[in-house]
Formats: sequence, C-alpha cells, structure tokens
Amino acid sequence: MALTGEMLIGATRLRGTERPVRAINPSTGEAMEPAYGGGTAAEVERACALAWAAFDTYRATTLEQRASFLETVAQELMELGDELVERAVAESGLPRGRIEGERARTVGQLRLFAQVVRDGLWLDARIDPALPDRKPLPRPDLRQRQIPLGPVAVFGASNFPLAFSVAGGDTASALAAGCPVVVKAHSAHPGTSELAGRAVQAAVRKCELPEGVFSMLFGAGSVVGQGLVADPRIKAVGFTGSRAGGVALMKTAAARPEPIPVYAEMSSINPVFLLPAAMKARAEAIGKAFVGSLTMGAGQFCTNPGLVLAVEGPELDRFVAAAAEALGAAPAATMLTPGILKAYQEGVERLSNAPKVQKVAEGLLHNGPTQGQAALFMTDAASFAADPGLEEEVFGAASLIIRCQDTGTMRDVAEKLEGQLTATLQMEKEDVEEARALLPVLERRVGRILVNGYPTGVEVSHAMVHGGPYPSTADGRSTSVGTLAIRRFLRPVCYQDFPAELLPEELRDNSPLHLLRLEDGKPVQH
Ligand SMILES: NC(=O)C1=CN([C@@H]2O[C@H](COP(=O)(O)OP(=O)(O)OC[C@H]3O[C@@H](n4cnc5c(N)ncnc54)[C@H](OP(=O)(O)O)[C@@H]3O)[C@@H](O)[C@H]2O)C=CC1
Ligand SMILES: O=C(O)CCC(=O)C(=O)O
Repeated sequence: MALTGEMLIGATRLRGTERPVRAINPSTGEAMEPAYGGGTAAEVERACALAWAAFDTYRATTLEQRASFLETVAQELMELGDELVERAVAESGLPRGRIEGERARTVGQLRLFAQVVRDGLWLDARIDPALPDRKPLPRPDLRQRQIPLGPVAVFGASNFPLAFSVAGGDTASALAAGCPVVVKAHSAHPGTSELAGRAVQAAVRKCELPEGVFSMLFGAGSVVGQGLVADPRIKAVGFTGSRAGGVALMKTAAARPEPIPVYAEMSSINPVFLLPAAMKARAEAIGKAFVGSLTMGAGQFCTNPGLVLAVEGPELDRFVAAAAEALGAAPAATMLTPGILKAYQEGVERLSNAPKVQKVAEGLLHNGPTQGQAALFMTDAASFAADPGLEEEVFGAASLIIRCQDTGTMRDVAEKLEGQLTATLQMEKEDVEEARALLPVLERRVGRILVNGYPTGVEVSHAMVHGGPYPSTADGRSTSVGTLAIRRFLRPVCYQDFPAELLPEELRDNSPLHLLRLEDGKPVQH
C-alpha cells in the first residue's frame, strides 16, 4: 500500500496544511518519505463533528456487530503483512522480533476485547425489582447498565508504535465500550500510523458503521492534541507519554466548561526490593536478570526498573558486581527518536552530577546514530531522601540503587515514593515477614506488585493492572492494559419504573441476551 502522507477524517483522506513532519529512521538518522502535513483547528472540528454524529448509531450496535468490527480491525492489520512490520521497525529502531511480538499483542488485544464485548459482563446489568408493598415506602423498579462516555481522543505513544498507538489498547478499549475514537498520531511513526489507521478505516467501511467512528490526525500536540482535548464533543482522553504532556492535557481537560477524564499513563520508576534472604541465596543471578530487564528495548518502557532498594553489606556488593559486569557488556541500543535520546542523556548527566551519587557501571559506547548507553548509579537512603530530583524518571536504560541500613529503611523510602505502576519483590521463603510488612505500603503506592519477576512485559489479560496512583497515571482507579481498561470509557445509567418496551434489551425481564445480571443483589445467569 503506497503511503500518502494524508490524515484520515471519517471515510476521507486529507493532506494537512500545517508544518509537515517526517519520520526519522533512528538507526540511520535519515528522514523518511512521505511528509505528513499537520492538521489545523478546522480538521479537529471536522473529526470531532463526525465522531459526535456517529456516537448514537455506533453505541446502538449489537454486541455481535461491535465484536465483529474489532475482529475486522485485527484482520485488516494482519493483512498489511510485512509492510507494517518493516515500516514500524524503520520508524522506531526497535528490532523486528519485538515489532512482530507487538503486532501479535495488538491483534490479540483487539480479539480479546471482541470476546469481552460478546460476554456483555461489562454492561454490569443490575435489576432491583419494584417492592410496591414495602413499608413505610414502596421501592420503585430500578435497572442499571453501563453506557459509553462518548468520543475519545487517543494519543499514540512513541515507545509502542503498534500496541499503544493508533489501533492499540486505548483505541481497542474505547471502541469496545462503544466510543468513537479520534487519534492524535505520534510524530515519531507517522507511516506506521497511516497504515494502522487505514486498517481501522477499512474495517469501519466493511462493517458499514458510520464513518465518524474513527479519525486520525497528524500535527503538533499544541494544536491538534490540545484542540481535541478542548473540544466539547470529546468526552475522555487516553494518553501514554511524558509527565509534562500528560499533565498539560489534564489541565486542559479540567479547565473545560465540562471537565472530562484524562487517562494518562506518565512516569514511573518501578522500585525493585531485594530482600535479605533472596540476596543471600542469589545476589549474582538477581543482578544479571535485573540488567536484562533494565536494558530491554533500550530501557524505553514505563515499567523499566529505575530504582533498586537493598540492605548494605556483602550481599549488595555481590549484586552490584554482577550487575556491573552484565551492564558493562550491554551494547548501546538505538532509541526511538533523537529527542528521546537527548532527554535520556540529560537524565544520565543529572544523575552523574548529583552529589552523593556514584556511577557504578555503564554499558558499551554507542557505534551508530541515536544510541543510548546504559548506566547504573548508587546512592544511600539519606541522600535519596534529600534530593527529590533523584526520583524523576530517566526514560531509558538507567537505574539507581539505594543502599539502606536495614529493611525498616527500605520501608521508609517506599513510604515516601510517588505513585508507581509496579513494585517488585525479590524474595525467598525466609523473607515472607519482611514482605508482609512492606505490602500495605506498596499497595498504597502502586498498581501491580510482582514476586521474583521483573516489571517489563505486561500481560494483556483480565486481571492485569497497568496503572497506579499519580503521577504514574492521572487516575489510579484505572488500568490501560487488560480487559478492565474498558471501564475507563463507561458510566452507569439507572432506569426507574421504565415500561418494558423502552428498556434496553439487556435490562428486560426476558432479555434475549442471556447475560449474567445482578438481580436484587444476587448474580443470576439467564
Ligand atoms: N513513561 C512512559 O511510559 C513514557 C515516557 N515518555 C517520556 O516522554 C519523553 C518524550 O517522549 P514522547 O513519546 O514524545 O512523549 P510526549 O509526552 O512528549 O508526547 C506524547 C504525545 O503527546 C503530545 N503532547 C506532548 N505534550 C503535549 C501538550 N502539552 N499538549 C498537547 N499534546 C502534547 C505529543 O505531541 P507532539 O507531536 O507535539 O510531540 C505526542 O503526540 C521521553 O523522553 C520520556 O521521558 C515517553 C514515552 C512513554
Ligand atoms: O511493558 C509493557 O509491556 C508496557 C509498558 C508500557 O505501557 C509503556 O512502556 O508505555
């Protein structure tokens, strides 16, 4: 499929007239064709108007129609074949195996949401039958279901050009909920975005849905992104990226005459707690595996382990020696964009120059454009507490070890950390009591707690939580990965004393949908 450099507005394609962007192949440093003209306020207006016009028709589709639309998107993505993989590799610098895995995750996620839609559990149908004879007052007939919020603005993420981008998790969960989507494509991978966007556009056409169910715009965040979030027809936002970007969108959303929820996944340093018995038993193995997680994907994961806590002593020395050896052999890796490399280098520089922080190891020097060199630092708990800058995310393969006097100090540090996506415990049986003491602190701070694993690599499943208290996300009650992500785009409506013919199908007494419902407080399968 020839790339056109055009935006997708409903069923049409259109060349933007604002300053064009071109992808830069980070492995070669070369600018790629074609140029993608940026959108203007007029295109934001058109996309939002179409999305709003499509909303009532789209949300009235049957569960089967919506599920088969999601499956058609998955099918269209697969039919792009190697072209999609090659373009994503060229635009992101990520290896082919990783991009193929990401494509599998993206289509798997769409198909999983299709199943979720069919199951209908997300409708959360509840019926409290009328109690006309109840004293002192009768109870009315009350029936509740979830409905979609309305059109959603989705920001493609730079670090997952497929799974967190145009047809990624935010789009899949919003479409599953019944919300039209307007994507602000990330400027780092416009060609990949065009291909994925055309796959969604083709699926909309094939499934005979209203054209406004999907649009995709290129252009500057300050024009297209801000314009979308401020538009009164947009009712929620999905975002993965920097804290500055996410916070700017939260402010815009909160300042609207009708404020809307922003589901921004922003910064996280994902502390790893090395408990004493685990360190005694396997400090070297932990050090080696930690470096594997740290350097994976050039460290460009929001789940990257950017902080390590351990008790000082010979076990920690063994861990540091093993990690330093592994890191010393880690090749420099291509980062996503020159801007992301620059931000990483500035972060490493900041840690290098921080008083009381020592660099304990660094990876191999770069030998190509846009390559980041991994780095490992160490400080003590008091110095960490004294310098809030040390807690800032350095997006890339850099991490900071904190030497603690004892496990009580590890808990004290944990207690003061900002909200995180994950926390990891490396532990043995003998560490159970230490772990138990840490758990309440961690539960208050993070969205996912792992034992004897590493935080990178997020399973797309029903029980996954990829979220956490601010600033890891804008709203710690939500997840952006897994089937619970659909909840972000729904709200409950209650129907009181409705005649049967006016009720939605899922709430009728003899519903043909055979859903599990909560009837008078008890789950009933029809
Ligand atoms: N924790 C995480 O998961 C991630 C963190 N990052 C961090 O973000 C840095 C930059 O990476 P990037 O992916 O470009 O993330 P950004 O947050 O800079 O950008 C993400 C998207 O949001 C838009 N945007 C940014 N700021 C605003 C704003 N004020 N108003 C409206 N839209 C805005 C961008 O538009 P535009 O086209 O104008 O740039 C882009 O489309 C990295 O160096 C890293 O520190 C990045 C990815 C993931
Ligand atoms: O590790 C993963 O699979 C997901 C990470 C993520 O959401 C991110 O890096 O933005």
